[in-house]
Amino acid sequence: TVPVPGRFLACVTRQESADRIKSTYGDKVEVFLHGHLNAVAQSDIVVLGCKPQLCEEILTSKGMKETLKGKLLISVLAGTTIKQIQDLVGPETFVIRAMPNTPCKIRQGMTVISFPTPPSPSSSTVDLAQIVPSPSVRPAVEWIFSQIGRAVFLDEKQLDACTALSGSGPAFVCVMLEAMTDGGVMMGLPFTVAQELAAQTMQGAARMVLEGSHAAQIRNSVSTPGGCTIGGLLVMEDGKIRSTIARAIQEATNIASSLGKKK
Ligand SMILES: NC(=O)C1=CN([C@@H]2O[C@H](COP(=O)(O)OP(=O)(O)OC[C@H]3O[C@@H](n4cnc5c(N)ncnc54)[C@H](OP(=O)(O)O)[C@@H]3O)[C@@H](O)[C@H]2O)C=CC1
Ligand SMILES: O=C(O)[C@@H]1CCC=N1
Repeated sequence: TVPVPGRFLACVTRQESADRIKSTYGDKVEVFLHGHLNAVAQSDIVVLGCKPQLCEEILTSKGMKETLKGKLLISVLAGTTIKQIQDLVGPETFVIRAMPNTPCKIRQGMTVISFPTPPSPSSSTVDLAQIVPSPSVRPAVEWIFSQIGRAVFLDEKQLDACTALSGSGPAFVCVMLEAMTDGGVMMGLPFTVAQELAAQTMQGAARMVLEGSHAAQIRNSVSTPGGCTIGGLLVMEDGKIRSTIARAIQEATNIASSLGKKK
């Protein structure tokens, strides 16, 4: 059986955030203003969700290292490695990373989860018992992130690329969605109609891919010979849309890889 969370505590610093959480989740979530230690002490699983540059300040705050001992710490911070966090909290806290994205808000998220690479059995420097989690950790983590969308496990070295692709991805997709909406408005559609058509078309095509179709196959099947689609596609190719979007992922990956180093 998978141990699933039954109690949820949120710790923030601003009253407006506390109010927002309360109005969203009511009494399902207990909100702590500034009370990190109190919230962490009452938790078995701690999700760290501050900006990367606040990581060290929070994890080295008075009493935090001791309070985190024996707990599972899930960091969603971009670009901040498990090792960086482990060095701050010590070996008695089990640290993993997760890279979710904003569609998690409507349980349609994409989360990539990374566990620490266990040291080689020959290494004498660490106590393996302190690194290897109890057997229930992985299923519990998979359960948590499967409640808010899809979840996959990947090696940490791929997490910067995942941060760029699925973490930042909703922003990139929305640029495309806005552009398609603009095209509809330019051709006389009311904004709300154009936006709905663009969003549902994007969702539908994406769902076809998730159900097994290949994107190129869909593109070809829509492109009627001598029809309108191929005309639009060639204008997109003239605008280097493929390389532009791919380079955006490349740039975001490069930036993600440096976020953990910013103070
Ligand atoms: N935005 C996204 O789509 C994604 C973000 N991430 C990662 O999530 C993290 C947060 O990003 P984002 O949500 O955009 O940033 P925000 O600034 O919106 O959220 C940061 C949160 O951390 C809280 N916080 C800051 N300092 C403290 C503290 N000392 N104690 C307790 N809580 C604190 C803030 O509380 P308060 O509001 O009260 O100030 C706020 O709720 C980043 O590391 C980012 O890389 C990962 C995936 C996707
Ligand atoms: O832009 C950022 O740094 C964060 C991480 C992924 C999405 N937002």
